Amino acid sequence: MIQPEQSLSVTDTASATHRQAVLRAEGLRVEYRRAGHPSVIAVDGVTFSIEEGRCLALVGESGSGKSSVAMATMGFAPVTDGTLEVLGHDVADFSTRRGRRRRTGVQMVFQDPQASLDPRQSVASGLAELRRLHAERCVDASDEELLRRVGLPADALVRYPHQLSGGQIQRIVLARALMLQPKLLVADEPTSGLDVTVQQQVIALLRRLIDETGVAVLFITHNLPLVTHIAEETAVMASGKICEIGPADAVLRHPEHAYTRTLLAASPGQAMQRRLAVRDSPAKGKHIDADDGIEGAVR
Ligand SMILES: Nc1ncnc2c1ncn2[C@@H]1O[C@H](COP(=O)(O)OP(=O)(O)OP(=O)(O)O)[C@@H](O)[C@H]1O
Repeated sequence: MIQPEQSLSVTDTASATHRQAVLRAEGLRVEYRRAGHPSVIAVDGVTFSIEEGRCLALVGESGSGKSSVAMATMGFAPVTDGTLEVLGHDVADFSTRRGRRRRTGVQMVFQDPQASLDPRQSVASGLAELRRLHAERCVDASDEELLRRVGLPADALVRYPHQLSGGQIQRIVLARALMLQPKLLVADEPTSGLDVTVQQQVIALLRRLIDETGVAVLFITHNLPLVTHIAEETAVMASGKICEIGPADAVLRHPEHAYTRTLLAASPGQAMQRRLAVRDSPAKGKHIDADDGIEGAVR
């Protein structure tokens, strides 16, 4: 496992020479300053990178700074020190006219997908509007083909958001993001409002899209058991810093940092997995591995 102060590149040594770093943070600091209020250092000296076709999961308790990393990556939170680059371009430039075009290469999927869709627009008219606004970036695929890629039938095109389930809406949000051929997808708790089965389906879809399109994903979650099913790498955040980073499997199975162990112990999914492992122990003739808590649909 990689210690934070050592190499933090989220990479696989065998493929490192072939993959391009899409997101690179080095010594990143995000500090919110407001006149008359004490400033809040939400992110403090964070270093990681994500290469094309790879997913980094950012985990940590509430308030540890995960969303601030996400917002900074979109150019929406103040980077007050360090480097934050998307494909070699400083995200600070996203607010310039030229930078705004680059920002289209970074798409975000939020926890509340309903809020990302206009309730007065059908799926088809929402896609048509995106095509109008970003004609130069849009993928050369029909609306029907886009929906097929996210596992939805063509008749979803005539529906309005209130006529779709949470999982279907999240698929539409992903279709809209894919339409703009992003290099980086920032997914902030994209499955937290969904029931377990739908969560698994959305995770499986996201993983397939990473493999098919080569998009890099920054995946933020409280749900630790989901991590090994989507991410190659995991970074654990505590009080604005990364306390542990490494291959997802290694961090979750053999955490080195006490904070990671506490986080794992507090995770409901982990507790359930431990119960399953005891109930179906080898002594009873069936062994359930530690990461069998999420079944086939995700793999
Ligand atoms: N716009 C803001 N202005 C001032 N402080 C902020 C702002 N956004 C976040 N913070 C503070 O920054 C710290 C980190 O918040 P952040 O939302 O990044 O954490 P998080 O790990 O994503 O939490 P959660 O999992 O609950 O979303 C918190 O103390 C929060 O109150």
